[in-house]
Amino acid sequence: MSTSYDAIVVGAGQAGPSMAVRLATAGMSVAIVERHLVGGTCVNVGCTPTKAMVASAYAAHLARRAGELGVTIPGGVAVDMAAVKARKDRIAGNSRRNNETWLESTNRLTLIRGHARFVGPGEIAVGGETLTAPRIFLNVGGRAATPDMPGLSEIDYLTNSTILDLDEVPRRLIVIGGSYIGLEFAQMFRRFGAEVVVVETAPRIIAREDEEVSAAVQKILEEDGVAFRLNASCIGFERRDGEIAAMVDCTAGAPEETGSHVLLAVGRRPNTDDLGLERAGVETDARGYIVVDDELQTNVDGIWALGDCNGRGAFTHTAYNDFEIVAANLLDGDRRRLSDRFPVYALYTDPPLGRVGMTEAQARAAGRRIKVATRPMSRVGRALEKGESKGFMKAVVDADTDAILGAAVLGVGGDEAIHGLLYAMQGGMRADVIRRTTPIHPTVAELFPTLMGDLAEA
Ligand SMILES: Cc1cc2nc3c(=O)[nH]c(=O)nc-3n(C[C@H](O)[C@H](O)[C@H](O)COP(=O)(O)OP(=O)(O)OC[C@H]3O[C@@H](n4cnc5c(N)ncnc54)[C@H](O)[C@@H]3O)c2cc1C
Ligand SMILES: NC(=O)c1ccc[n+]([C@@H]2O[C@H](COP(=O)([O-])OP(=O)(O)OC[C@H]3O[C@@H](n4cnc5c(N)ncnc54)[C@H](O)[C@@H]3O)[C@@H](O)[C@H]2O)c1
Repeated sequence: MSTSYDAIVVGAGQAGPSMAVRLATAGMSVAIVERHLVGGTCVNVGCTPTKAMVASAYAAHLARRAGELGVTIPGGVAVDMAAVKARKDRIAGNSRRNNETWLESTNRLTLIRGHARFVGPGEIAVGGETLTAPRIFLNVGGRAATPDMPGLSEIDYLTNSTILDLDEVPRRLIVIGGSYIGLEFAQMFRRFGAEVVVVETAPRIIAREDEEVSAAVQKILEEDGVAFRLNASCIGFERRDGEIAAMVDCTAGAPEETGSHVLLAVGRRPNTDDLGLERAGVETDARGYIVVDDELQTNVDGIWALGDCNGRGAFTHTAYNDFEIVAANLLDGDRRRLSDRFPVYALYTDPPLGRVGMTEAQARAAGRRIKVATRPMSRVGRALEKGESKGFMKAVVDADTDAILGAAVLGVGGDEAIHGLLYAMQGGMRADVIRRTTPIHPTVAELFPTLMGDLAEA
Protein backbone atom coordinates (compact mmCIF):
# COMPACT_ATOMS: atom_id res chain seq x y z
CA MET A 1 0.00 0.00 0.00
CA SER A 2 1.29 3.49 -0.83
CA THR A 3 0.21 6.71 0.91
CA SER A 4 1.29 10.16 -0.15
CA TYR A 5 1.93 13.05 2.22
CA ASP A 6 3.13 16.61 1.82
CA ALA A 7 6.05 15.80 4.11
CA ILE A 8 7.65 12.84 5.87
CA VAL A 9 9.80 13.16 8.99
CA VAL A 10 12.00 10.18 9.88
CA GLY A 11 12.84 10.00 13.58
CA ALA A 12 11.01 11.52 16.54
CA GLY A 13 14.08 12.81 18.41
CA GLN A 14 14.80 16.44 19.19
CA ALA A 15 14.17 18.08 15.80
CA GLY A 16 11.66 15.75 14.13
CA PRO A 17 8.59 16.31 16.32
CA SER A 18 8.89 20.12 16.22
CA MET A 19 9.41 19.96 12.45
CA ALA A 20 6.42 17.66 11.95
CA VAL A 21 4.08 19.75 14.12
CA ARG A 22 5.21 22.99 12.47
CA LEU A 23 4.61 21.60 8.96
CA ALA A 24 1.21 20.17 9.93
CA THR A 25 0.21 23.45 11.57
CA ALA A 26 1.17 25.20 8.32
CA GLY A 27 -1.46 23.04 6.60
CA MET A 28 0.57 20.12 5.25
CA SER A 29 -0.26 16.46 5.65
CA VAL A 30 2.68 14.96 7.53
CA ALA A 31 3.85 11.49 8.55
CA ILE A 32 6.44 11.11 11.31
CA VAL A 33 8.06 7.69 11.54
CA GLU A 34 9.67 6.40 14.75
CA ARG A 35 11.16 2.92 15.10
CA HIS A 36 11.70 2.94 18.86
CA LEU A 37 10.81 5.52 21.51
CA VAL A 38 9.33 8.95 20.83
CA GLY A 39 11.73 11.56 22.21
CA GLY A 40 14.79 9.72 20.90
CA THR A 41 18.12 9.65 22.68
CA CYS A 42 17.79 12.79 24.80
CA VAL A 43 14.47 11.98 26.42
CA ASN A 44 14.93 8.22 26.82
CA VAL A 45 18.64 7.40 27.16
CA GLY A 46 20.49 10.72 27.12
CA CYS A 47 20.03 14.14 28.69
CA THR A 48 16.85 13.58 30.69
CA PRO A 49 17.63 10.30 32.48
CA THR A 50 21.29 11.19 33.04
CA LYS A 51 20.54 14.61 34.48
CA ALA A 52 17.85 13.07 36.72
CA MET A 53 20.49 10.62 37.98
CA VAL A 54 23.13 13.36 38.31
CA ALA A 55 20.63 15.10 40.63
CA SER A 56 20.35 11.94 42.79
CA ALA A 57 24.13 11.60 42.88
CA TYR A 58 24.46 15.25 43.89
CA ALA A 59 21.94 14.73 46.70
CA ALA A 60 23.99 11.79 48.01
CA HIS A 61 27.19 13.83 47.80
CA LEU A 62 25.68 16.85 49.53
CA ALA A 63 24.15 14.67 52.23
CA ARG A 64 27.57 13.12 52.93
CA ARG A 65 29.06 16.63 53.18
CA ALA A 66 26.17 17.99 55.23
CA GLY A 67 28.31 18.10 58.38
CA GLU A 68 30.53 20.74 56.72
CA LEU A 69 27.45 22.97 56.49
CA GLY A 70 26.46 22.31 60.08
CA VAL A 71 23.75 19.79 59.30
CA THR A 72 23.88 16.32 60.87
CA ILE A 73 22.23 13.28 59.34
CA PRO A 74 21.91 10.61 62.03
CA GLY A 75 22.30 7.07 60.67
CA GLY A 76 24.44 8.06 57.67
CA VAL A 77 23.60 8.21 54.00
CA ALA A 78 22.56 5.28 51.81
CA VAL A 79 21.65 5.18 48.12
CA ASP A 80 18.62 3.15 47.04
CA MET A 81 19.53 2.51 43.41
CA ALA A 82 16.12 1.03 42.60
CA ALA A 83 14.50 4.26 43.82
CA VAL A 84 16.99 6.36 41.86
CA LYS A 85 16.10 4.37 38.75
CA ALA A 86 12.35 4.60 39.41
CA ARG A 87 12.55 8.39 39.78
CA LYS A 88 14.59 8.67 36.56
CA ASP A 89 12.10 6.40 34.72
CA ARG A 90 9.18 8.55 35.90
CA ILE A 91 10.77 11.77 34.68
CA ALA A 92 11.84 10.35 31.31
CA GLY A 93 8.53 8.47 30.89
CA ASN A 94 6.49 11.62 31.50
CA SER A 95 8.53 13.52 28.96
CA ARG A 96 8.12 10.73 26.37
CA ARG A 97 4.36 10.53 26.92
CA ASN A 98 3.99 14.32 26.64
CA ASN A 99 5.81 14.17 23.32
CA GLU A 100 3.58 11.31 22.11
CA THR A 101 0.40 13.13 23.14
CA TRP A 102 1.61 16.25 21.35
CA LEU A 103 2.21 14.34 18.10
CA GLU A 104 -0.97 12.29 18.32
CA SER A 105 -3.17 15.31 19.02
CA THR A 106 -1.87 17.43 16.13
CA ASN A 107 -4.21 17.68 13.14
CA ARG A 108 -2.94 16.40 9.77
CA LEU A 109 -0.06 14.60 11.54
CA THR A 110 0.24 10.79 11.56
CA LEU A 111 2.67 9.02 13.90
CA ILE A 112 3.80 5.78 12.27
CA ARG A 113 5.69 3.16 14.28
CA GLY A 114 8.40 1.24 12.46
CA HIS A 115 11.78 1.38 10.76
CA ALA A 116 11.90 3.73 7.77
CA ARG A 117 14.10 3.02 4.76
CA PHE A 118 14.36 4.81 1.41
CA VAL A 119 13.24 2.86 -1.64
CA GLY A 120 13.68 5.88 -3.93
CA PRO A 121 14.30 9.66 -3.68
CA GLY A 122 10.79 10.60 -2.49
CA GLU A 123 9.74 7.17 -1.33
CA ILE A 124 10.11 5.49 2.05
CA ALA A 125 9.12 1.98 3.13
CA VAL A 126 7.91 1.28 6.68
CA GLY A 127 6.96 -2.35 7.26
CA GLY A 128 4.77 -3.32 4.32
CA GLU A 129 3.72 0.27 3.60
CA THR A 130 5.21 2.80 1.19
CA LEU A 131 5.07 6.52 1.98
CA THR A 132 5.77 9.19 -0.62
CA ALA A 133 6.34 12.92 -0.20
CA PRO A 134 8.06 15.79 -2.02
CA ARG A 135 9.73 16.87 1.27
CA ILE A 136 11.60 14.48 3.58
CA PHE A 137 13.27 15.46 6.86
CA LEU A 138 15.79 13.04 8.36
CA ASN A 139 16.21 13.20 12.15
CA VAL A 140 17.58 9.71 12.75
CA GLY A 141 20.15 10.61 15.43
CA GLY A 142 22.88 8.25 16.55
CA ARG A 143 23.77 5.40 18.85
CA ALA A 144 26.72 4.32 20.99
CA ALA A 145 29.73 3.28 18.93
CA THR A 146 30.85 -0.25 19.75
CA PRO A 147 34.20 -0.64 17.99
CA ASP A 148 35.67 -4.04 17.33
CA MET A 149 37.80 -4.40 20.47
CA PRO A 150 39.43 -7.75 21.38
CA GLY A 151 37.18 -9.79 23.68
CA LEU A 152 34.31 -7.31 23.62
CA SER A 153 31.87 -9.87 22.26
CA GLU A 154 32.81 -12.23 25.12
CA ILE A 155 31.63 -9.88 27.87
CA ASP A 156 28.37 -8.21 28.86
CA TYR A 157 29.28 -4.58 28.47
CA LEU A 158 27.04 -1.58 29.15
CA THR A 159 26.30 1.40 26.91
CA ASN A 160 24.71 4.74 27.80
CA SER A 161 21.34 3.01 27.25
CA THR A 162 21.76 -0.23 29.21
CA ILE A 163 23.56 1.33 32.18
CA LEU A 164 20.30 3.18 32.86
CA ASP A 165 18.59 -0.14 33.60
CA LEU A 166 20.82 -0.97 36.59
CA ASP A 167 18.86 -1.07 39.83
CA GLU A 168 21.88 -2.07 41.89
CA VAL A 169 25.12 -0.18 42.32
CA PRO A 170 27.99 -1.95 40.52
CA ARG A 171 30.81 -3.09 42.79
CA ARG A 172 33.48 -1.75 40.43
CA LEU A 173 32.68 0.05 37.19
CA ILE A 174 35.29 0.33 34.43
CA VAL A 175 34.42 3.26 32.17
CA ILE A 176 36.06 3.08 28.76
CA GLY A 177 36.30 6.63 27.36
CA GLY A 178 37.02 9.79 29.35
CA SER A 179 34.78 12.25 27.57
CA TYR A 180 31.28 13.70 28.16
CA ILE A 181 29.36 10.43 28.53
CA GLY A 182 32.10 8.57 30.41
CA LEU A 183 32.75 11.35 32.91
CA GLU A 184 29.11 12.06 33.76
CA PHE A 185 28.50 8.37 34.49
CA ALA A 186 31.85 7.95 36.28
CA GLN A 187 31.17 10.64 38.87
CA MET A 188 27.52 9.72 39.29
CA PHE A 189 28.19 6.01 39.96
CA ARG A 190 31.08 6.86 42.25
CA ARG A 191 28.67 8.98 44.28
CA PHE A 192 26.16 6.12 44.27
CA GLY A 193 28.87 4.04 45.94
CA ALA A 194 30.65 2.14 43.17
CA GLU A 195 34.41 2.01 42.77
CA VAL A 196 35.08 3.64 39.40
CA VAL A 197 38.06 3.71 37.05
CA VAL A 198 38.08 5.66 33.78
CA VAL A 199 40.25 4.22 30.99
CA GLU A 200 41.14 6.69 28.24
CA THR A 201 43.42 6.23 25.21
CA ALA A 202 44.38 9.90 24.99
CA PRO A 203 46.96 11.43 27.35
CA ARG A 204 44.18 13.51 28.95
CA ILE A 205 40.41 13.41 29.43
CA ILE A 206 38.04 15.67 27.39
CA ALA A 207 40.90 16.37 25.03
CA ARG A 208 38.85 18.90 23.01
CA GLU A 209 39.04 21.29 25.96
CA ASP A 210 42.02 23.41 27.01
CA GLU A 211 44.61 21.46 29.01
CA GLU A 212 43.92 23.20 32.32
CA VAL A 213 40.20 22.36 31.97
CA SER A 214 41.01 18.67 31.45
CA ALA A 215 43.38 18.72 34.42
CA ALA A 216 40.90 20.49 36.72
CA VAL A 217 38.01 18.15 35.84
CA GLN A 218 40.26 15.14 36.44
CA LYS A 219 41.34 16.51 39.82
CA ILE A 220 37.72 17.16 40.84
CA LEU A 221 36.72 13.60 39.94
CA GLU A 222 39.80 12.18 41.68
CA GLU A 223 38.79 14.02 44.84
CA ASP A 224 35.47 12.15 44.58
CA GLY A 225 37.47 8.90 44.39
CA VAL A 226 37.36 8.20 40.63
CA ALA A 227 40.60 6.62 39.35
CA PHE A 228 42.05 7.33 35.90
CA ARG A 229 44.14 5.26 33.49
CA LEU A 230 45.30 7.56 30.69
CA ASN A 231 47.41 6.73 27.62
CA ALA A 232 45.70 3.34 27.58
CA SER A 233 46.48 1.20 24.57
CA CYS A 234 45.69 -2.31 23.29
CA ILE A 235 42.40 -2.27 25.15
CA GLY A 236 40.78 -5.71 25.26
CA PHE A 237 38.54 -7.68 27.61
CA GLU A 238 38.43 -11.09 29.30
CA ARG A 239 36.00 -12.80 31.61
CA ARG A 240 37.74 -13.52 34.89
CA ASP A 241 36.09 -15.44 37.81
CA GLY A 242 32.70 -13.75 37.43
CA GLU A 243 34.37 -10.39 36.87
CA ILE A 244 35.63 -8.59 33.77
CA ALA A 245 39.28 -7.78 33.13
CA ALA A 246 40.12 -4.85 30.86
CA MET A 247 43.60 -4.98 29.42
CA VAL A 248 44.93 -1.47 29.65
CA ASP A 249 48.68 -1.73 29.09
CA CYS A 250 49.29 1.84 30.14
CA THR A 251 52.59 3.65 30.28
CA ALA A 252 52.31 3.41 34.08
CA GLY A 253 50.38 1.26 36.52
CA ALA A 254 49.13 -2.34 36.39
CA PRO A 255 48.54 -3.74 32.88
CA GLU A 256 44.86 -4.46 33.52
CA GLU A 257 41.84 -3.31 35.50
CA THR A 258 39.22 -5.73 36.81
CA GLY A 259 35.67 -4.84 37.63
CA SER A 260 32.12 -6.09 37.89
CA HIS A 261 30.83 -3.89 35.02
CA VAL A 262 32.21 -2.19 31.92
CA LEU A 263 30.66 0.92 30.37
CA LEU A 264 31.64 1.63 26.78
CA ALA A 265 31.64 5.40 26.19
CA VAL A 266 33.98 5.77 23.22
CA GLY A 267 31.81 7.96 21.01
CA ARG A 268 28.64 7.80 18.93
CA ARG A 269 27.83 6.88 15.35
CA PRO A 270 24.98 8.12 13.15
CA ASN A 271 21.95 5.92 12.42
CA THR A 272 22.50 6.24 8.69
CA ASP A 273 23.74 2.75 7.83
CA ASP A 274 20.27 1.19 7.64
CA LEU A 275 18.33 4.05 6.04
CA GLY A 276 18.76 3.09 2.37
CA LEU A 277 20.33 6.49 1.66
CA GLU A 278 21.98 5.12 -1.49
CA ARG A 279 18.51 4.47 -2.97
CA ALA A 280 17.78 8.18 -2.69
CA GLY A 281 21.28 9.27 -3.70
CA VAL A 282 21.85 11.11 -0.39
CA GLU A 283 25.54 11.77 0.23
CA THR A 284 27.27 10.88 3.51
CA ASP A 285 30.82 11.62 4.69
CA ALA A 286 33.49 9.05 5.57
CA ARG A 287 32.01 8.61 9.07
CA GLY A 288 28.44 8.13 7.84
CA TYR A 289 27.15 11.62 8.66
CA ILE A 290 24.73 13.10 6.12
CA VAL A 291 26.34 16.00 4.26
CA VAL A 292 24.28 19.21 4.53
CA ASP A 293 24.67 22.85 3.49
CA ASP A 294 24.26 25.94 5.67
CA GLU A 295 20.44 25.48 5.57
CA LEU A 296 20.55 21.74 6.40
CA GLN A 297 19.67 20.65 2.84
CA THR A 298 21.27 17.46 1.61
CA ASN A 299 22.64 17.08 -1.93
CA VAL A 300 19.17 15.82 -2.99
CA ASP A 301 16.44 18.40 -3.56
CA GLY A 302 13.61 18.05 -1.07
CA ILE A 303 15.63 16.10 1.53
CA TRP A 304 16.96 17.76 4.70
CA ALA A 305 18.96 16.25 7.59
CA LEU A 306 18.61 17.60 11.14
CA GLY A 307 20.24 16.79 14.46
CA ASP A 308 23.09 14.43 15.31
CA CYS A 309 22.87 12.58 11.96
CA ASN A 310 24.32 15.57 10.05
CA GLY A 311 27.46 15.71 12.20
CA ARG A 312 27.14 19.49 12.61
CA GLY A 313 26.14 19.30 16.27
CA ALA A 314 25.90 16.59 18.93
CA PHE A 315 23.48 18.15 21.37
CA THR A 316 19.78 18.55 21.90
CA HIS A 317 19.98 22.31 21.54
CA THR A 318 21.82 21.99 18.21
CA ALA A 319 19.21 19.50 16.95
CA TYR A 320 16.41 21.88 17.97
CA ASN A 321 18.23 24.82 16.37
CA ASP A 322 18.47 22.77 13.14
CA PHE A 323 14.65 22.61 13.19
CA GLU A 324 14.47 26.37 13.74
CA ILE A 325 16.79 27.01 10.78
CA VAL A 326 14.85 24.74 8.40
CA ALA A 327 11.45 26.06 9.52
CA ALA A 328 12.62 29.69 9.21
CA ASN A 329 13.91 29.21 5.67
CA LEU A 330 11.06 27.02 4.46
CA LEU A 331 8.04 28.60 6.11
CA ASP A 332 8.92 32.07 7.41
CA GLY A 333 11.06 33.58 4.68
CA ASP A 334 13.65 34.18 7.41
CA ARG A 335 17.22 33.44 6.29
CA ARG A 336 18.64 31.61 9.29
CA ARG A 337 21.95 29.81 8.91
CA LEU A 338 23.92 27.06 10.63
CA SER A 339 27.00 29.28 10.50
CA ASP A 340 25.25 31.85 12.76
CA ARG A 341 25.37 29.38 15.69
CA PHE A 342 28.05 29.63 18.39
CA PRO A 343 29.27 26.35 19.86
CA VAL A 344 27.88 26.12 23.40
CA TYR A 345 27.43 23.16 25.75
CA ALA A 346 27.83 21.90 29.28
CA LEU A 347 29.48 18.88 30.83
CA TYR A 348 27.26 17.83 33.74
CA THR A 349 29.85 16.76 36.21
CA ASP A 350 29.61 18.47 39.59
CA PRO A 351 30.63 21.23 39.42
CA PRO A 352 29.56 21.49 35.79
CA LEU A 353 31.60 22.89 32.94
CA GLY A 354 29.83 25.53 30.85
CA ARG A 355 31.53 26.26 27.54
CA VAL A 356 30.98 28.74 24.74
CA GLY A 357 32.90 29.56 21.57
CA MET A 358 36.57 28.83 21.03
CA THR A 359 39.01 27.28 23.44
CA GLU A 360 42.30 29.12 23.90
CA ALA A 361 44.00 26.46 21.77
CA GLN A 362 41.45 26.96 18.96
CA ALA A 363 41.88 30.75 19.08
CA ARG A 364 45.64 30.36 18.81
CA ALA A 365 45.29 27.85 15.97
CA ALA A 366 43.09 30.39 14.16
CA GLY A 367 46.06 32.77 14.28
CA ARG A 368 44.39 35.32 16.59
CA ARG A 369 46.31 37.63 18.90
CA ILE A 370 44.54 36.94 22.18
CA LYS A 371 44.03 38.11 25.72
CA VAL A 372 43.17 35.59 28.41
CA ALA A 373 41.92 35.92 31.98
CA THR A 374 41.24 33.21 34.56
CA ARG A 375 39.83 33.34 38.09
CA PRO A 376 39.61 30.42 40.50
CA MET A 377 36.19 29.67 41.96
CA SER A 378 37.87 29.92 45.36
CA ARG A 379 37.77 33.69 44.72
CA VAL A 380 34.05 33.73 43.89
CA GLY A 381 31.97 34.71 46.93
CA ARG A 382 28.85 32.77 45.99
CA ALA A 383 30.87 29.58 45.49
CA LEU A 384 32.51 29.98 48.92
CA GLU A 385 29.17 30.65 50.58
CA LYS A 386 27.76 27.47 49.06
CA GLY A 387 30.85 25.52 50.07
CA GLU A 388 31.38 24.57 46.41
CA SER A 389 34.49 26.43 45.34
CA LYS A 390 36.18 23.94 42.99
CA GLY A 391 37.07 24.95 39.42
CA PHE A 392 37.75 28.22 37.65
CA MET A 393 36.44 30.55 34.97
CA LYS A 394 38.31 31.67 31.91
CA ALA A 395 37.71 34.06 29.04
CA VAL A 396 39.52 34.35 25.70
CA VAL A 397 39.25 37.71 23.92
CA ASP A 398 40.61 39.01 20.61
CA ALA A 399 43.42 41.42 21.53
CA ASP A 400 42.89 43.50 18.38
CA THR A 401 39.09 43.85 18.35
CA ASP A 402 38.09 43.18 22.01
CA ALA A 403 35.60 40.56 20.67
CA ILE A 404 34.86 37.73 23.09
CA LEU A 405 36.07 34.54 21.39
CA GLY A 406 35.21 31.95 24.00
CA ALA A 407 34.86 31.11 27.67
CA ALA A 408 34.75 28.24 30.14
CA VAL A 409 33.07 28.27 33.53
CA LEU A 410 34.01 25.16 35.48
CA GLY A 411 32.26 25.73 38.75
CA VAL A 412 29.01 25.77 40.65
CA GLY A 413 26.29 27.11 38.35
CA GLY A 414 28.69 27.13 35.40
CA ASP A 415 26.07 25.61 33.08
CA GLU A 416 23.76 28.57 33.75
CA ALA A 417 26.29 31.38 34.14
CA ILE A 418 27.89 30.69 30.74
CA HIS A 419 24.71 31.95 29.07
CA GLY A 420 25.59 35.54 30.03
CA LEU A 421 28.60 35.27 27.75
CA LEU A 422 26.70 33.34 25.05
CA TYR A 423 24.14 36.13 24.72
CA ALA A 424 26.91 38.74 24.78
CA MET A 425 28.77 36.94 21.99
CA GLN A 426 25.64 36.45 19.90
CA GLY A 427 24.91 40.16 20.26
CA GLY A 428 28.44 41.09 19.18
CA MET A 429 29.17 42.69 22.56
CA ARG A 430 32.79 43.63 23.31
CA ALA A 431 34.57 42.59 26.49
CA ASP A 432 34.65 46.20 27.63
CA VAL A 433 30.83 46.37 27.71
CA ILE A 434 30.77 43.47 30.16
CA ARG A 435 33.51 45.14 32.20
CA ARG A 436 31.25 48.21 32.62
CA THR A 437 28.10 46.23 33.52
CA THR A 438 26.76 45.97 37.10
CA PRO A 439 25.77 42.37 37.88
CA ILE A 440 23.78 40.92 40.80
CA HIS A 441 25.63 40.09 44.02
CA PRO A 442 26.22 37.37 45.09
CA THR A 443 26.31 35.30 41.91
CA VAL A 444 28.90 33.40 39.91
CA ALA A 445 28.24 35.58 36.84
CA GLU A 446 28.99 38.74 38.83
CA LEU A 447 32.67 37.93 38.33
CA PHE A 448 32.46 38.32 34.52
CA PRO A 449 33.12 42.10 34.63
CA THR A 450 36.11 41.44 36.94
CA LEU A 451 37.31 38.68 34.61
CA MET A 452 37.17 41.05 31.63
CA GLY A 453 39.12 43.60 33.67
CA ASP A 454 41.84 41.00 34.30
CA LEU A 455 42.46 40.21 30.61
CA ALA A 456 46.13 40.10 29.70
CA GLU A 457 47.94 39.24 26.47
CA ALA A 458 48.79 35.56 26.40
C1 LIG B 1 24.21 9.69 27.80
C2 LIG B 1 23.94 10.93 26.99
C3 LIG B 1 23.75 12.13 27.63
C4 LIG B 1 23.50 13.27 26.89
N1 LIG B 1 23.32 14.45 27.55
C5 LIG B 1 23.08 15.58 26.84
C6 LIG B 1 22.86 16.81 27.50
O1 LIG B 1 22.87 16.90 28.73
N2 LIG B 1 22.60 17.91 26.76
C7 LIG B 1 22.56 17.86 25.39
O2 LIG B 1 22.32 18.89 24.75
N3 LIG B 1 22.77 16.70 24.72
C8 LIG B 1 23.02 15.56 25.43
N4 LIG B 1 23.20 14.38 24.76
C9 LIG B 1 23.12 14.38 23.30
C10 LIG B 1 21.65 14.39 22.84
O3 LIG B 1 20.95 13.32 23.42
C11 LIG B 1 21.58 14.30 21.32
O4 LIG B 1 22.40 15.29 20.76
C12 LIG B 1 20.17 14.50 20.83
O5 LIG B 1 19.30 13.51 21.34
C13 LIG B 1 20.14 14.45 19.31
O6 LIG B 1 18.84 14.51 18.86
P1 LIG B 1 18.43 13.96 17.44
O7 LIG B 1 17.03 14.40 17.24
O8 LIG B 1 19.42 14.35 16.42
O9 LIG B 1 18.53 12.37 17.54
P2 LIG B 1 17.92 11.32 18.56
O10 LIG B 1 17.49 11.94 19.81
O11 LIG B 1 18.92 10.22 18.62
O12 LIG B 1 16.59 10.79 17.83
C14 LIG B 1 16.62 10.06 16.64
C15 LIG B 1 15.38 9.20 16.57
O13 LIG B 1 15.30 8.59 15.28
C16 LIG B 1 14.84 7.27 15.40
N5 LIG B 1 15.28 6.54 14.20
C17 LIG B 1 16.56 6.29 13.81
N6 LIG B 1 16.57 5.66 12.63
C18 LIG B 1 15.29 5.49 12.26
C19 LIG B 1 14.66 4.89 11.14
N7 LIG B 1 15.36 4.38 10.14
N8 LIG B 1 13.31 4.86 11.11
C20 LIG B 1 12.56 5.41 12.11
N9 LIG B 1 13.11 6.00 13.19
C21 LIG B 1 14.45 6.04 13.26
C22 LIG B 1 15.48 6.79 16.69
O14 LIG B 1 14.79 5.69 17.22
C23 LIG B 1 15.37 8.03 17.56
O15 LIG B 1 14.19 8.04 18.30
C24 LIG B 1 23.44 13.21 25.48
C25 LIG B 1 23.61 11.99 24.82
C26 LIG B 1 23.84 10.86 25.57
C27 LIG B 1 24.00 9.56 24.84
N1 LIG C 1 26.38 17.17 28.64
C1 LIG C 1 26.17 16.93 27.35
O1 LIG C 1 25.73 17.78 26.61
C2 LIG C 1 26.46 15.57 26.82
C3 LIG C 1 26.59 14.51 27.68
C4 LIG C 1 26.91 13.27 27.15
C5 LIG C 1 27.04 13.13 25.78
N2 LIG C 1 26.88 14.18 24.97
C6 LIG C 1 27.10 14.02 23.52
O2 LIG C 1 27.41 12.68 23.17
C7 LIG C 1 28.58 12.68 22.34
C8 LIG C 1 29.36 11.42 22.57
O3 LIG C 1 29.98 11.42 23.84
P1 LIG C 1 31.13 10.37 24.21
O4 LIG C 1 31.69 10.80 25.50
O5 LIG C 1 30.67 8.97 24.06
O6 LIG C 1 32.12 10.48 23.00
P2 LIG C 1 33.33 11.43 22.58
O7 LIG C 1 33.49 11.20 21.13
O8 LIG C 1 33.16 12.81 23.08
O9 LIG C 1 34.56 10.84 23.37
C9 LIG C 1 34.99 9.51 23.29
C10 LIG C 1 36.21 9.34 24.19
O10 LIG C 1 36.58 7.98 24.18
C11 LIG C 1 37.99 7.89 23.98
N3 LIG C 1 38.24 6.61 23.33
C12 LIG C 1 37.99 6.26 22.04
N4 LIG C 1 38.33 4.97 21.84
C13 LIG C 1 38.78 4.49 23.03
C14 LIG C 1 39.26 3.23 23.47
N5 LIG C 1 39.33 2.19 22.64
N6 LIG C 1 39.61 3.10 24.75
C15 LIG C 1 39.53 4.16 25.61
N7 LIG C 1 39.10 5.36 25.25
C16 LIG C 1 38.73 5.53 23.98
C17 LIG C 1 38.33 9.10 23.13
O11 LIG C 1 39.70 9.43 23.21
C18 LIG C 1 37.41 10.17 23.75
O12 LIG C 1 37.99 10.77 24.87
C19 LIG C 1 29.35 13.92 22.70
O13 LIG C 1 30.03 14.43 21.57
C20 LIG C 1 28.30 14.87 23.17
O14 LIG C 1 27.94 15.75 22.15
C21 LIG C 1 26.60 15.39 25.46
